[in-house]
Amino acid sequence: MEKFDTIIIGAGPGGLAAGSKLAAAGQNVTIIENNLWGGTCPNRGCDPKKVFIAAVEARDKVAQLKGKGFSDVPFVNWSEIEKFKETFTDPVSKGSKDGAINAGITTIDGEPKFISENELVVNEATYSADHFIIATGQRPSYLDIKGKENLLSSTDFLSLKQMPKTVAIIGAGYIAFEMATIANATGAKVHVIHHNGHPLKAFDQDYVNELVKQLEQKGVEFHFNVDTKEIVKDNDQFTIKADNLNLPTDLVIGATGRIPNTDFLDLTKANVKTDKHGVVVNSKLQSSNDKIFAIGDVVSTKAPKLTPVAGFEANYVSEVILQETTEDLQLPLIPTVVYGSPKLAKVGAQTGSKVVDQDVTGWFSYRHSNEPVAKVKIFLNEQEQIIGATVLSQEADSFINLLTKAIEQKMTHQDVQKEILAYPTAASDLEYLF
Ligand SMILES: Cc1cc2nc3c(=O)[nH]c(=O)nc-3n(C[C@H](O)[C@H](O)[C@H](O)COP(=O)(O)OP(=O)(O)OC[C@H]3O[C@@H](n4cnc5c(N)ncnc54)[C@H](O)[C@@H]3O)c2cc1C
Ligand SMILES: NC(=O)c1ccc[n+]([C@@H]2O[C@H](COP(=O)([O-])OP(=O)(O)OC[C@H]3O[C@@H](n4cnc5c(N)ncnc54)[C@H](O)[C@@H]3O)[C@@H](O)[C@H]2O)c1
Repeated sequence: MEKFDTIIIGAGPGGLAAGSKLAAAGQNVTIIENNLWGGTCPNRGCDPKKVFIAAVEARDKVAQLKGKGFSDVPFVNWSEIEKFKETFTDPVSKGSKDGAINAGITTIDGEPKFISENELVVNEATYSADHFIIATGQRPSYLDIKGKENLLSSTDFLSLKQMPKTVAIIGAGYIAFEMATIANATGAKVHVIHHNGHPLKAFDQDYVNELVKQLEQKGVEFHFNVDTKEIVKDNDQFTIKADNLNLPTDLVIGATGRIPNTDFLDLTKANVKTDKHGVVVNSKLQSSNDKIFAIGDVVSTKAPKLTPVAGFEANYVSEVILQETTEDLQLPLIPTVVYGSPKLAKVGAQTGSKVVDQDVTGWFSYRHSNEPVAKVKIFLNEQEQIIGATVLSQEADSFINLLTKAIEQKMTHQDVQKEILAYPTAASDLEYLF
């Protein structure tokens, strides 16, 4: 039986980051992966999605300037972008695995199963370790309805070879809004079907309503309070059936959330407790077996399931294992962005002693490219320091990072006035916003 200092299960952003740090510190590390090395983000998540979003951004800019220098809104060729996307995704798995090998990590492809509190079996070989890190992420969860085998996932969507005429998306979270934005810009008639009236429920509902309105103006049709009961397949066509809907479509994407990859690992044999959100951990990301940690999307905590969070937790757990820290995990502020059209971003507190809500659509930073809408909400505490923000605009992704820094530095209006920021940009407007 081979013994390692640390065995990591899952080679996504979390597992690979932990592996690199532990190996660089001289540990004997192995990573076990059962699918593509690199994990969700670069293979079937953030990165391929952003390649399509680049096309949405380019098309939006031209569409806004129609009659102001441009005469035609360009047709966006899905198949060409999909091929371009493959130039990013195709090399990921080999590159990630080679990177791990070059970092001195032992790499294993297979399906590990725990057989005791410190041993697992993979490819019929038994391995033990002083510590384990579970970094197995999540996978799409599908509605348990009649015809559920007809649902495609975001992974399937991002690998379509052609964009069909009609796309229906069930759910109204991050993935639904982003796929709807992309399918709409690449020529499909898009329907979003949601079981209640609260899309993107963790975001400011005024701004979400504005985002819905903007997408509706681009042709996306939202069906709220529709509880999908069945998906009927007839040759290459599908019909979505609910009490109050009967919708024919060329394909149906299920975007109703993701479930943790905790099954298949025989975690009970390792005395690791799980719930429906993932591995249950303490404030040091230790599971009920204190030698087994969990990081990233597979952890059952309220922390947003995002790539930088997985990376941060990987560094933290590595430090705990290397005895470089005895502190509890302290996650910093976590900005988050829905890559819609426009983008919706938020960071920090969403209430405050003072709330500044500015419609900045007419401000030069947005009007020079004829953006249809731009809004910024800033939340201040009693000392008038910025403690949170929500932004809806095409620049929301970069602007929210600046606001994150402003919150970390507890900046007030006076502090902002002492800065010089490149003009004209969304950032240079900050001093006039509150
Ligand atoms: C469509 C989409 C878009 C996204 N966009 C963004 C974005 O814009 N920004 C952002 O920050 N985040 C985004 N995310 C979320 C981001 O992808 C995840 O937060 C991130 O990948 C989590 O990293 P992880 O290492 O915890 O898990 P993962 O990246 O999921 O990696 C887990 C790895 O474990 C492997 N694995 C699973 N089970 C086993 C097993 N039994 N044995 C061995 N290996 C196993 C998997 O194959 C995978 O390689 C997006 C996600 C999706 C689905
Ligand atoms: N830009 C980003 O950072 C980004 C992008 C995509 C995904 N992600 C990550 O991936 C995670 C998963 O994304 P997601 O969009 O699948 O999940 P989500 O939790 O954001 O949204 C799921 C949606 O499905 C709805 N839903 C649940 N049951 C339903 C039903 N029976 N019928 C109709 N709708 C139903 C929920 O109300 C919710 O609106 C996100 O939470 C996020 O952490 C991040």
